[in-house]
Amino acid sequence: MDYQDLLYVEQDGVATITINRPEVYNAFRAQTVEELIHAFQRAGWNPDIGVIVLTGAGDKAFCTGGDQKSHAGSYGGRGTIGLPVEELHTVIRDVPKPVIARVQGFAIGGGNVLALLCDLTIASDKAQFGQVGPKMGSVDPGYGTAYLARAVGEKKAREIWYLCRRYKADEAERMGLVNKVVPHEELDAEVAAWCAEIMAKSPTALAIAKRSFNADSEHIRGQASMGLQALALYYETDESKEGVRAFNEKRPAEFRKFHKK
Ligand SMILES: CC(C)(COP(=O)(O)OP(=O)(O)OC[C@H]1O[C@@H](n2cnc3c(N)ncnc32)[C@H](O)[C@@H]1OP(=O)(O)O)[C@@H](O)C(=O)NCCC(=O)NCCSC(=O)CCC(=O)c1ccccc1C(=O)O
Repeated sequence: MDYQDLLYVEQDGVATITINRPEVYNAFRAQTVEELIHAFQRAGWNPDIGVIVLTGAGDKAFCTGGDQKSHAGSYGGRGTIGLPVEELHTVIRDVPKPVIARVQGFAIGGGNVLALLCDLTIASDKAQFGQVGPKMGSVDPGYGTAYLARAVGEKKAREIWYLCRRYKADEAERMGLVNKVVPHEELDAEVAAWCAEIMAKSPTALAIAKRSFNADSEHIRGQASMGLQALALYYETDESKEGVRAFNEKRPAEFRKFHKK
C-alpha cells in the first residue's frame, strides 16, 4: 500500500509510524485509519521489528482524533461509524510487540485514545491530553472510557469525559496516562533510549507479557463494539451534528436546543 496520510520508517529494529496531516493537527479520516491498520500489521508481523513508535508530524499535535472537516454524521468509510476505529484499536493491542506513543503536542479525542492504547507513552513537556467528545457530539464508548478508567481511575476518567478539559503533560504523568515527560528537545533521544532498551530484551517474552496484560481487559473489545453501534445512531442525530457544525463555524455548540429527552 502507498501511504497518503502516513510516513513509515524502519530503522535499527524500530518501525516509526507518523500520522502526516499537520494541517488538521493530525486528525484522522477513513483513509488514515486504513493506512494505520496496514502499517501496524506490516510492522507488527515483521520479525526484524522489535518496537513500534506511533507519533504525529510537526510540533503541534500527536493526533486530534476524527477529522471534523471530513464528516457530517458518518465518516463515510468502512466500519460501524464509517471509520474502522475498532480495527485500529485492536491492532495496536494485537501486534505482539511493544508500541510507544511519542507525544509531542495535542493528544485529543480519538488521539488521546490512540496514545492510551499504546503500551507506553513518552511525552514532551509541551504535550496536552484530553477528551472532547461531549463538546463535539461524539464519545468513544469502550477503550476510551472503560480502559481509560483502568489507567487513571474511575473518578478521573469521568472528570476527563464530562468536563472535556485539557491536561498538561506533568498532570497526565501524575494521573497515569504517561510513563515519562521530558523537555521537548529531548523527546527523540528519550524515545530512542527506551526503544534500545526494549530491543535488548527477549521478543518472545515481551510478546507473552503484552498478551497477558491484554487478556485482563479483553472484554472491553465487546463493550466497544456495542457502544459503537449506539454511536452510529447518535451520529445521525441533530444533537451530534451540532457539535461538528459548531467546531467548523468556530462557535460554542448549542446541544440542548436539539436534545429531545
Ligand atoms: C486540538 C485543539 C484543542 C487545538 O486547539 P487550538 O490550539 O485552539 O487550535 P485550533 O485553532 O482549534 O486548531 C488548529 C487547526 O487545526 C484544525 N483541527 C484541529 N483538530 C481538528 C480535527 N480533529 N479535525 C479537523 N481539523 C482539526 C482546526 O480546525 C484549525 O484549523 P483552521 O484551518 O485554522 O480552522 C482543538 O483544535 C480541538 O479541540 N480540536 C478538535 C478535536 C476534535 O474534535 N476531535 C475529534 C473528537 S471526536 C473523536 O475523535 C471521535 C471520533 C472517533 O474517531 C471515534 C469514534 C468512536 C470511537 C472511537 C473513536 C476514536 O477513538 O477515535
